[in-house]
Amino acid sequence: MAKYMVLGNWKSNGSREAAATFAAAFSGVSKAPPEGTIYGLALPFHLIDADRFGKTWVGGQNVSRFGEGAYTGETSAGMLAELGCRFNLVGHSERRQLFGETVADTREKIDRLLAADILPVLCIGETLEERKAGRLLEILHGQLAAIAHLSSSTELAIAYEPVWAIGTGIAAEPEDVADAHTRIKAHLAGLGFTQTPVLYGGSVKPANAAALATLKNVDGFLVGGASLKASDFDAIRSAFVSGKDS
Ligand SMILES: O=C[C@H](O)COP(=O)(O)O
Repeated sequence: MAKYMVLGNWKSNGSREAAATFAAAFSGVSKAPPEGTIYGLALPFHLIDADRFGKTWVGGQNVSRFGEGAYTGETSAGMLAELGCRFNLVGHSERRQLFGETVADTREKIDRLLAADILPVLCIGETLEERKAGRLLEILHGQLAAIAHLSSSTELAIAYEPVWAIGTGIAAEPEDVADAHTRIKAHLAGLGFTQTPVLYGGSVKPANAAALATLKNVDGFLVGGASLKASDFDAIRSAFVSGKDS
């Protein structure tokens, strides 16, 4: 089971040329990560190519809650597996907010991914309004209900992404991240998941990666904008590994 994960999420960005440039520049491509650590990129569908990024895992950003069949426009978990996806995001706040993805949807998608031997990365997080209203735990626990039916030995990861920190350039304060991760880990332990990595996402960049990496319950990052530039993602990856070593 992976202990640490540093993942990029290119969202709906990137071209074949950009992917080739990134792969050539990213020093982690051919370098094996430390044992127990995974580097990965969640790519737009047309760039998913397991061979392009060497030891860096490729993953998808969404998956159909259906199998194969008459589901126009959908990509099944089996298809993602065939492309070489090793992990896949589920329940990103953009999918919840823009595409109406529900907890029931995320549960079904996680089941599909597991059946296809793809590691699900369940994204959870509260909006600023929810946080201000004191609903942090209610929201996080509600979103985590998507894994409550699984055996505690199931391999998966959680990405805590406070919606208000995504794409703003301003990450959550380390004390808020530490507090949320501690609460998430406690809830996961109550569900039997004691080994599940909990990643932080939301404006992670080279300048703040080291400070966030030293937080005890931060087991990695899900990096959006800064993962599009190889040198930034490389710096974040390196800061994370150094932070955990220190
Ligand atoms: O999936 C990644 C998150 O949405 C974070 O994005 P960001 O690093 O651009 O804030």
